[in-house]
Amino acid sequence: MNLPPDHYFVLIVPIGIFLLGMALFTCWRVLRQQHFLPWLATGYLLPALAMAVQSLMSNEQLADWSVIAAALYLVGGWALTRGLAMRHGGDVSLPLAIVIGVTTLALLYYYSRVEEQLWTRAICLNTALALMYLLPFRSILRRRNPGDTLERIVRWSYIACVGYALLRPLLIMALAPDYEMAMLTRSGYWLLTLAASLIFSIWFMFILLACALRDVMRVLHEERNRDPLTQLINRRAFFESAERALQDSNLAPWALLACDVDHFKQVNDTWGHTAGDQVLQSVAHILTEQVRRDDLVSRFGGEEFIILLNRSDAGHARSVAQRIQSQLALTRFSAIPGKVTVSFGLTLVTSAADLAHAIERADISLYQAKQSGRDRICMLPEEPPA
Ligand SMILES: Nc1nc2c(ncn2[C@@H]2O[C@H](COP(=O)(O)OP(=O)(O)OP(=O)(O)O)[C@@H](O)[C@H]2O)c(=O)[nH]1
Repeated sequence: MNLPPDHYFVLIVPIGIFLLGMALFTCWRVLRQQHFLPWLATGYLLPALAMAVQSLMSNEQLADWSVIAAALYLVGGWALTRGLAMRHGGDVSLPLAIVIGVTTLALLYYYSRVEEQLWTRAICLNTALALMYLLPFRSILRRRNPGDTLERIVRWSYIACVGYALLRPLLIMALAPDYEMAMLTRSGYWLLTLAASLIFSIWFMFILLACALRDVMRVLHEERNRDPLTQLINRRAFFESAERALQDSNLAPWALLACDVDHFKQVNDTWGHTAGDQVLQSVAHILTEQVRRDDLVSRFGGEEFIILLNRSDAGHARSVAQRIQSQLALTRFSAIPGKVTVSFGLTLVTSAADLAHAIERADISLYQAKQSGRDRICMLPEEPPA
């Protein structure tokens, strides 16, 4: 290829996009959970390859290679849109993508081999890519409320990208008559196309990686704080949330319930561990249903649950515990034939500093409830002043 040395400079853009694709691919290898990332990576790598090869070609060579280069762009575009749709829990129609792809390749073949028309080829390819980018439109925009700021940025960036893709064929149509040049890939038009591709590629990669990282952090946070069996918060998360709640005077006074399933060992021994697990899940569900949204229900371990009730005195806490008992009495468990009962230890909590002691008091009361026959609510006669 007989190109001036400075022309190789334009390779910076495809090489940059290729590296972004590799970065997406590496992120997928590291994070593993984000299955849309390899599709996005392919959507960067293939067009970067086509762009690099085209940047070094003369107009005649462009005509010879137009179908292959277009195939790389189209498959890349499809992979990109598939990745975006997957990211939003949807998919893109493969038959539609094939129709767009095959029609475009046939047109490109015609306008390169039968009737050589450079600009018509550019219009065809850009129109096809714009249509391809429209495929995940419904998946991305179907949610009325896109969630947090990052999701809104993804949505608007996608709309901008589709807008630009739709505008490009029109721009070419407007420019083409006055813009015949001997060498397309050395034109201002080509540089502008490269620059726009690079800007969109960097921007999209930046926000999509931010989303992927945010999603992974969310999963890690959930795994750190939640009990996988019941989906209730665990002991660690309970202490963190309870300390925050106990420092908020708007939520005072507070009551604490220690709740333990009665004769749970028998459930396991008679009906098996899986049945025991299902009972724990049902109990957890009932506990959550019977408290308010800002109360805390946690699984402290085994078959013991701790509940922190905000804006609650002993009377209110007792009525919550009774509601739970009544609900349990009405519940038919699919895993076991009989009924399940629970015992409660009740105490009041005066402050964050009192939390550990309150749990001890509730445990002592719970022990008393167990000793005095189970299926009851006990409270120590001497509670700290509210
Ligand atoms: N299925 C299941 N069982 C669990 C889990 N965690 C702890 N257990 C069982 O819970 C049972 C607790 O038994 P115990 O502490 O003797 O208490 P209990 O039989 O409920 O008796 P009381 O509390 O005195 O009424 C043990 O058999 C544990 O193996 C779990 O995640 N799933």
